[in-house]
Amino acid sequence: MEDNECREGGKKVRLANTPLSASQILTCILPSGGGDAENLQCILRLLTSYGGLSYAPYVLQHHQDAFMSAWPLVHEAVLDPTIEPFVKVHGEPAYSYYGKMPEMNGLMRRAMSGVSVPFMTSVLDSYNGFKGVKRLVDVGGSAGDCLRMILQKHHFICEGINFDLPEVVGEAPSIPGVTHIGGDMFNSIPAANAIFMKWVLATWTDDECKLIMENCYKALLAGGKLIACEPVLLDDSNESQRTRALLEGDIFVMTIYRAKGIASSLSLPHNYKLGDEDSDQSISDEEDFNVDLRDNCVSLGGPSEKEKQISVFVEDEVETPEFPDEVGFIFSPRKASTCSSDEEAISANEANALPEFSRTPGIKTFHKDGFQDFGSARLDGENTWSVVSKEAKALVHLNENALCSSSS
Ligand SMILES: C[S@@+](CC[C@H](N)C(=O)[O-])C[C@H]1O[C@@H](n2cnc3c(N)ncnc32)[C@H](O)[C@@H]1O
Repeated sequence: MEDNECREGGKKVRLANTPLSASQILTCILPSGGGDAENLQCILRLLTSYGGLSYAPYVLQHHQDAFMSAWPLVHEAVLDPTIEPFVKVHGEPAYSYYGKMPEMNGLMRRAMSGVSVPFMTSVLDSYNGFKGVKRLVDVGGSAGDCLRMILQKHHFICEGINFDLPEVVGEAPSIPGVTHIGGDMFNSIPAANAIFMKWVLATWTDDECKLIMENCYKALLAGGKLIACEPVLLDDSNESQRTRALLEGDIFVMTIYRAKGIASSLSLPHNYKLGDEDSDQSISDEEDFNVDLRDNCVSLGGPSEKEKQISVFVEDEVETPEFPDEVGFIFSPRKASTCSSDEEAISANEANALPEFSRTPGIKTFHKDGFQDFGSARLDGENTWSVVSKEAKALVHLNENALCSSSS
């Protein structure tokens, strides 16, 4: 008799609320016998590898009919790259397709929670770049799990805004300290003194990434900071599981979304390499920073914003452990590394200048014009931008599974 069984009137009875072994589960699924308990055990082990969370929604999400039907057209991405295989099959891009199907959207949210929570646990263990942030927006934040974890760890962040498509935040759970705002990052983004963005840029083309980042720049208050957390293929990519996971993710994105590939560390800004602690390069006003994302990964503003000072340098006040394989990058202004001075915090007046919905808990539809006005008011030349190699090192303590999921 097994530990979770007892005898009742001579009959073997299973005790309630006790763990079942794989073979016991198998006898429930296949009462007439058969099946392979060892293989079932493998699946269960994977599904439980995220603690209380489940990896299952992620697996299910990637194997939905809508995705599977795009795979036979993967070669089309080579023959005609103007339309991604998903659109060729379904006639519209993946996110608008999800938007019409509440169950797909729900699955996407659960899939993201399942993979992002363990990922963020690693990030928050070592990354200190949220120091001094008062108002933080997570662009493309899905159900808000990343923001919830950031706020739970950093109590100095007064307000978190989870910004995603209206149909996504419309079903997101309520989270203390977090306001869900629905909108379109291609129109505008709620104002904040830091923007967090994870696994968003990787699914868009270079031109689209430029638009998103321009809107981030407009939304940032003086001294603002953008923390972008995206997969990056290192120069010395090899045959490791990590590299393969990244390359597979790349094909997934190519088939389902529209990006033209994950960034490689070669495409980071001038003279900048992940982990290069000696890099301390400033790009002055005269230098052309409005470059192709593929060449440089950063393109901020159009010609009218050229007068702004844009800097690339190494931040030296961030304590970070050493990680051999970096796969993330961050754009960050040095000024915002601490938020102790009054002008770096959001003043009462600035808070009042924000559209009303950003201060009201609950779900609001994003009003493009209000934010555009506010955002452009902040284009005062005070923002400086940098790429922070030490922060990047800290950000990217990723486990292999998290990497696999980076392109969902
Ligand atoms: C790969 S998911 C990443 C989710 C979350 N950042 C994470 O890491 O768990 C990309 C997110 O971007 C959102 N998104 C897509 N298009 C958007 C748009 N135009 N404006 C705002 N969010 C968008 C999606 O709804 C989705 O939640």
